[in-house]
Amino acid sequence: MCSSVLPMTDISALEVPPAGTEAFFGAAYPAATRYAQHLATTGIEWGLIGPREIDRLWTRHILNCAVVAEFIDDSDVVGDVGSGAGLPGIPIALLRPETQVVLIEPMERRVEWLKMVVEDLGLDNVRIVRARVEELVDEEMFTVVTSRAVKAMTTLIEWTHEVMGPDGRILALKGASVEAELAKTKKLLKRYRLSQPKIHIVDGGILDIPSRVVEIVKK
Ligand SMILES: C[S@@+](CC[C@H](N)C(=O)[O-])C[C@H]1O[C@@H](n2cnc3c(N)ncnc32)[C@H](O)[C@@H]1O
Repeated sequence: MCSSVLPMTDISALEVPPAGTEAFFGAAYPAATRYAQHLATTGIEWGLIGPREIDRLWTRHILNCAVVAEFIDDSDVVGDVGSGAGLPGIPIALLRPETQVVLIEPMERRVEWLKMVVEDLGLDNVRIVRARVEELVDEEMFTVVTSRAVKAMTTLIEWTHEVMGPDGRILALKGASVEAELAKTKKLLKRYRLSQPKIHIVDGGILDIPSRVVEIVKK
């Protein structure tokens, strides 16, 4: 027996999705379930998600991110900055199969995992770019930039204002301290001709603890 081999994650601990999840995802529910299983197994074994997250994978991660999709149109081109394990990019791609979603992630191992999962889920609308987002100026242009748990709003604005087209939007999933973060963005909003941030509290009709989505629009 080789003791260095990682133990396989006990998938029986995977959170049961809340009532209404199947209806929420509709035709994408089987793929969403498979994505949850990937996160709970190889996602944990490869270090993309912490083992303690397994009993809140649906509520705190997949659904917490999926509710952003209500702000996204079929014609959008979404750049998910610091996608990590595909959050929020993969739930968006599942719910918006006509929307192009680009997962931007610099770390090689994470990119390898994303490639494996995106292929397995058959997500034809997803492209994976291994890069830091600030390296993509003049290479990529998005109508929407999404982000969760990557950097403070000031850094996110500095990194992304040049990869957003006219009327481009930032949709950032943020925690309770968002007001303090936003207070530091005033000069940047003016400098880069961005709108005042709107904070949307979204439960998608399914979450007990709603997500906080900060929306900033390029004027
Ligand atoms: C804490 S993880 C969050 C992952 C995912 N968004 C989530 O909510 O679970 C932050 C991710 O941002 C990536 N990252 C760090 N700097 C970046 C940059 N300059 N451009 C794009 N991604 C970056 C990291 O490699 C990491 O995967």
